[in-house]
Amino acid sequence: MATVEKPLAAARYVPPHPPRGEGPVPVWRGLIGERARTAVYGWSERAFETWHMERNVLGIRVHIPLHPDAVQHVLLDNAANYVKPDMVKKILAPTIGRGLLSSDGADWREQRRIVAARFAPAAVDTLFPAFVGAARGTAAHWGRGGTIDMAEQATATTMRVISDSLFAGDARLTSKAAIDHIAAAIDGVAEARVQVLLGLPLFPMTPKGRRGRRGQIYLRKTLAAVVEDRRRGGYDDFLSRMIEALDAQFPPEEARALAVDNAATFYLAGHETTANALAWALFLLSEQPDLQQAAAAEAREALATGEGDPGLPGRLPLLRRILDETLRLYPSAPRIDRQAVAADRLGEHDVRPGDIVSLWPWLIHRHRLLWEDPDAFDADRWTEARSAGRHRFQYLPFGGGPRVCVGMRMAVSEALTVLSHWLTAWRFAPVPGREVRASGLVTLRPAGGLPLRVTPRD
Ligand code: HEM
Repeated sequence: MATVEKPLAAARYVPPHPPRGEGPVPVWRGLIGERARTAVYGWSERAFETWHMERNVLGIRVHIPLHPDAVQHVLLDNAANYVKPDMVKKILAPTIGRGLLSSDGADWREQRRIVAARFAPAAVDTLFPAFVGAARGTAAHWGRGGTIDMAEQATATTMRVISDSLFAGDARLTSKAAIDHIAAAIDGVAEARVQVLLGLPLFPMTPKGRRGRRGQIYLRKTLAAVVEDRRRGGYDDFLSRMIEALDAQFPPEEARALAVDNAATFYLAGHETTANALAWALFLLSEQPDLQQAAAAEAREALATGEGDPGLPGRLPLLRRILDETLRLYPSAPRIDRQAVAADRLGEHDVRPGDIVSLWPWLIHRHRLLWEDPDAFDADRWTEARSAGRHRFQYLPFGGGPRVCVGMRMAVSEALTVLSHWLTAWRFAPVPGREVRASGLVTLRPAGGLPLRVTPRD
């Protein structure tokens, strides 16, 4: 159902961002300290107003194009020339192997074809009850409210959704152990990244690295067991159908490995990113009570019109603008890397075979020449009138081109459904004196969780 857009006159709010120096940051700063742990830390002012940067990272040439035309060239126009970098594959291999996210060429195409139907609009609509069930299930534990870590709650919710919608509600994927091991595996990436950059073997050296390795092993073992159960029969879920399709398409050994790789890929890519989007949206709303009130009123009306109707997200235009703006300011994936296969040109810049091309939603989404008042939260920049004339590739929370996030529709629908249920019944306020910072290398999370004061709405 089409809903009339009502722009909201809101006070200007600028969420805090990492400090920005004047000049370029030395490359070594990416190997130790906060910048090695947090992708969005340590950028200079210049990075938000130039069109192209180039670095030499330990002998590897890295291009950082910031002009949307160049982004479009890499992700769409000449996408075949830009593959997932060997380095990224090496870092991700122990966790997600060569599944959809980390493969290229014919292997990628075949896997994408196999899963695409599950994420078409009509198929995503069938997941709606899973979104509602998870949103309600999580909130059922909030009692009379209090200070609650909403990053943790968001993760528990999206994990439940992914388990219910793709893995027949397998309880092994939503256990406390699973949550802890995944968090450790993600944290361990920082150490693996430095080792791969230095050409060292992947060997956990610090307690964090060791916890990360244990997390990866737990994850792979659990998913291998989940896959084996499907092979024995008696299931009819996304995973069992994917296993059948892989068996029909790939040699037996490869099909076996790809089944676990993709189970891990969908389990991780399908919940962590959405959980971060939910957490950042709640943070931004907690800081803007009037906007939160307006979103809650919209949600209440939309739910009253048809709570069990998968058309619900379409009746939440304000919340949709809030989500779009959340993903602009806090893109769950702050960087998207590619490696050039053959020589090419990006605008005036030569690209050599093997060069890395790093696309940075974090920088492009806050670029001064692309956005008005880029660091400020402004949901109304997403009204139709103000979106007119905007370049398609200046906003890429879900990537773009043939490798655009396959779960995009699901993520948006899920996030809007969960937020509308929570906002209708609860009010979220900041914990006084607590600063919220972004952290993370692969995905952008609130550092140390997101405790908020949660109280029932009357
Ligand atoms: C707010 C939530 C989400 C965000 C911000 C997000 C972001 C992204 C981005 C930026 C990419 C492109 C990476 C690249 O080009 O290198 C991507 C790819 C992918 N996403 Fe998502 N994602 C989200 C939710 C989901 C969900 C719910 C699923 C599945 C259930 C999913 C599964 C995948 C997969 C499998 C790929 C790889 C696609 C391919 O290479 O063909 N994502 N996602």
